[in-house]
Amino acid sequence: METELRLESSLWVGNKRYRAVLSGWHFNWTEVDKKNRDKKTISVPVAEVVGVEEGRVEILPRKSVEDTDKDFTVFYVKRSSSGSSYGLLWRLGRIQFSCPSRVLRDQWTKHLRTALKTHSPLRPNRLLVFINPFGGKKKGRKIYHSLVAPLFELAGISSHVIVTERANQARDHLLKKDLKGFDGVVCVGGDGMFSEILHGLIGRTQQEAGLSENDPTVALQPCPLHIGIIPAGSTDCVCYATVGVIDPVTSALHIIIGDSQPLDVCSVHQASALMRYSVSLLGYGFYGDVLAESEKHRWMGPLRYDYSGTMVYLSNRSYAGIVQYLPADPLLSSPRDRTRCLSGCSVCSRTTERLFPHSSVYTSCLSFCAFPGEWVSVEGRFRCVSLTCMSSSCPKSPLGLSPSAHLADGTGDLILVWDTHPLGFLKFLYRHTSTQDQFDLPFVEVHRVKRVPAKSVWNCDGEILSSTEILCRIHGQLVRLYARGIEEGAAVHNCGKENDKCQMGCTLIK
Ligand SMILES: CCCCCCCCCCCCC/C=C/[C@@H](O)[C@H](COP(=O)(O)O)NC(=O)CCCCCCCCCCCCCCC
Ligand SMILES: Nc1ncnc2c1ncn2[C@@H]1O[C@H](COP(=O)(O)OP(=O)(O)O)[C@@H](O)[C@H]1O
Ligand SMILES: [Ca+2]
Repeated sequence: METELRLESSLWVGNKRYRAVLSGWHFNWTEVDKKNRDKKTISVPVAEVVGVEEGRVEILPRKSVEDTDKDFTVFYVKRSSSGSSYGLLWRLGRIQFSCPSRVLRDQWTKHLRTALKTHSPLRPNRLLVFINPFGGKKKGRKIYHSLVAPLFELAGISSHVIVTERANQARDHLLKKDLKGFDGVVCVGGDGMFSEILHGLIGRTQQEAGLSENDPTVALQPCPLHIGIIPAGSTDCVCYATVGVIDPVTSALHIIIGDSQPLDVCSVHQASALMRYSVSLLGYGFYGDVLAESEKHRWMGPLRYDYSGTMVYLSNRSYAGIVQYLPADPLLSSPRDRTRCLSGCSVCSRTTERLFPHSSVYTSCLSFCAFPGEWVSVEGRFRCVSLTCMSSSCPKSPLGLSPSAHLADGTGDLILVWDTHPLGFLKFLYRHTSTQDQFDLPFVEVHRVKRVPAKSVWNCDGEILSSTEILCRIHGQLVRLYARGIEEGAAVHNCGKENDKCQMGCTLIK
């Protein structure tokens, strides 16, 4: 048993007296008035303390330390709701305490630092950072150096920064170079840059484990290094869907405190050879065409997707194809159950328990439901076929392609949109921008799946372009991000309890 760290004393903040308590998982301070009555308490989970410094420390506009021997400064995570997104913004909170003696000051700093180590064991010491200087609005370098680097420095994290000079440089570095001593890899860029990191890390891990990525039947080895994403791209869907907001400071703070969010990854094979890994959108038909079209208009920046989306929509194409899928166990969850995967999600926790039965903190052992399942086959003309391992929410679509998909449940959602009239398809697209259910349309189907092969003859305006046959397999929790899933401000829970008391993890969609 670890010994319980507890420390309680009177401290001063300016000319006000406080009672500060460090006990178990929390550090809190309460103002005490002249008549010894308690006023408001601020309570911070120890895991969310960013750093503890001797003296009176400022970090903005520049780090400065006034070294007094009775003071200490605590930096911690402070939340505020973000206007437009569903998640919460994190900011750096700071409080400067004065102690009656130096001995007490040293006791506080020592106890707080020990508590930090115990309660957040995944905090990184050393990070490998890749910046794509051309992602999104081309602000990657500025975002990193002005907003993120000062926070890493404050937290005592050392980082090795590489500004990429070409596409795939980050991937190749991760595949070949020495990664000893690094606790995680940080990606400053968009989903394309994240994908490079993903390919590099998964590839490297399989190389070292002697596993073949080309074999779709092999259970791949999970990556030991965590991935942090500092959003600086165009869609930033992986960041949005795992943190809930697109905000470099929030993401930097998740990295610093060593949050951990496992993520499902889909491997896409052609004639069994690995083509790519995917976590957000694997799309044929409409989304495939939008992506291909948008590459021609990169100079437009993030706007290229709206432009290309409109052009492709106006071209009004549909595609003949055959899609087969292996359904996931419908008793565990369904893509239309109107729940959302939020921080602490119970569906994902049960999957962790099933995939890694010995490493989990959960004591009740849920037996693995070996759902044999049977392949289902559909054939016809589709507007689009999409497979996503997570909700794929992004600022354009705050609930995402599949609002009830889970980040780490080992399944993906297959969305089939049958050929329909142009206005019907527009309605389907438009519903992504609101809370209206895009699956509640007669020409749309959604299935929670484990594997998908698609034998599709891609048909463009009646002409056959090429023939592709692919096989997809979802690998549960193959990588881990420095994130914790979406924390929601105020929401209605399945269990009827308030946010912080909910035991279920999932929330009903508002
Ligand atoms: C009518 C309004 C329709 C809005 C439809 C919004 C659907 C949005 C779904 C977004 C899913 C995003 C999945 C993430 C994909 C990213 O991995 C990937 C790479 O991101 P990166 O550039 O940051 O590296 N991004 C993408 O593939 C972008 C897909 C974006 C699709 C946008 C489609 C816009 C469609 C506009 C149609 C307008 C029709 C107007 C008719 C008059
Ligand atoms: N230095 C570079 N020059 C050109 N392309 C790069 C460079 N670094 C990374 N890339 C590539 O740029 C693509 C887009 O990057 P990303 O950061 O996702 O931005 P966006 O979200 O705007 O697409 C990625 O596929 C990545 O491989
Ligand atoms: Ca999933």
